[in-house]
Amino acid sequence: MGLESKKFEWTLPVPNVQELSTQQLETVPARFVRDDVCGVINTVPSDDCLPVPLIDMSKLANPEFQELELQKLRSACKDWGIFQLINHGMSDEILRNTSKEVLEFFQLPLTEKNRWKQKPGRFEGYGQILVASEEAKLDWNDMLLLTTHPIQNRELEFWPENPPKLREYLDKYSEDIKQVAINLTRFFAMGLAIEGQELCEAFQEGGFRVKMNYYPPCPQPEKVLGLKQHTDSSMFNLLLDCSITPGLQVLKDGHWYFVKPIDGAIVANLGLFAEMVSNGIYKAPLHRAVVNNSQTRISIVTACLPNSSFNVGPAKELTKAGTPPLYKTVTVDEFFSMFLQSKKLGVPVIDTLKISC
Ligand SMILES: O=C(O)CCC(=O)C(=O)O
Ligand SMILES: [Fe+2]
Repeated sequence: MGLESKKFEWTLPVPNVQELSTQQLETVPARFVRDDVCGVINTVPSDDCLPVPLIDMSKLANPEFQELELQKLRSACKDWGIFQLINHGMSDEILRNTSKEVLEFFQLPLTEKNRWKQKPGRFEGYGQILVASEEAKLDWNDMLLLTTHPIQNRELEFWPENPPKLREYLDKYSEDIKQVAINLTRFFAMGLAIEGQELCEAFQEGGFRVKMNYYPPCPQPEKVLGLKQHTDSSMFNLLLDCSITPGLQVLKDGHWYFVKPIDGAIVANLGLFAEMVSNGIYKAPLHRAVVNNSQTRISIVTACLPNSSFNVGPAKELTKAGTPPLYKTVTVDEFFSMFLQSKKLGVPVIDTLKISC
């Protein structure tokens, strides 16, 4: 079933951020102001940033270079939990046109975009991230969220028909990104020396959700977050950054590092399922999005999940030889029930899945 088909009785309405940003405000409304943006954790200036590792998928697939590239993949997963994928097999044409169609959608008047607005208590459509209370701080972000796979789970009432080619491009984009996810899963398993076949098969019928994030300019960017810090509830999230201005940041060794957009690359970050399967060898990294006062930023993020009845937990090869499992094994559906429960209680879902030794 997955998160998308669950109902949220406790969602509250949130202002449209793109509209707010056109109001020439000098200060942002209090619900957006956070006191933890800079906090004790420093942000490494974008120009001084260590580059996030670059992984070449064509080398992973080529016997001549595979071992070396697998080593790079292992280090990237261990040291960062996030990396940029190049030569991933998706055409520039699809990436460029999908970005263009998504931008055109967000540029439509609000009344037009609202034809595909989220419905009360529903997860998909155009709107904002779910909030559970009036006190909750808001993100400087609007989004369009759609389930793309399994195809029979698509809720087409939320798929915009304007611009006219958006549906067609989202359909192609999501087919191709699914293939990238399956290939990446295969190499991820190879890198950990675990059986990959079952895992890859679980992605053939897997759940894929695409979230198109729109971050308009903000009059007080240092006081807000485009997206608050979080880990992803997926195996991987695959992100296409449609802008040249960096906005995505990842937490590493106590510092926030920018992930600078590279033309044609896809940013892959490990989600909590990857942490569980690897028995904690890899960690799902905390990441967030920051905004600026002059440029709009758009990202297209695909959450990649195995099928809903698949058992997610430490791989058996990694729990042999006296190494106990550090996480429970649960189905994808059970994970999301626990996720909703833990969200209500305000605890990280991963804490409820850890086995204390
Ligand atoms: O837009 C970004 O840079 C971050 C998006 C993200 O982390 C998410 O949608 O889960
Ligand atoms: Fe994320």
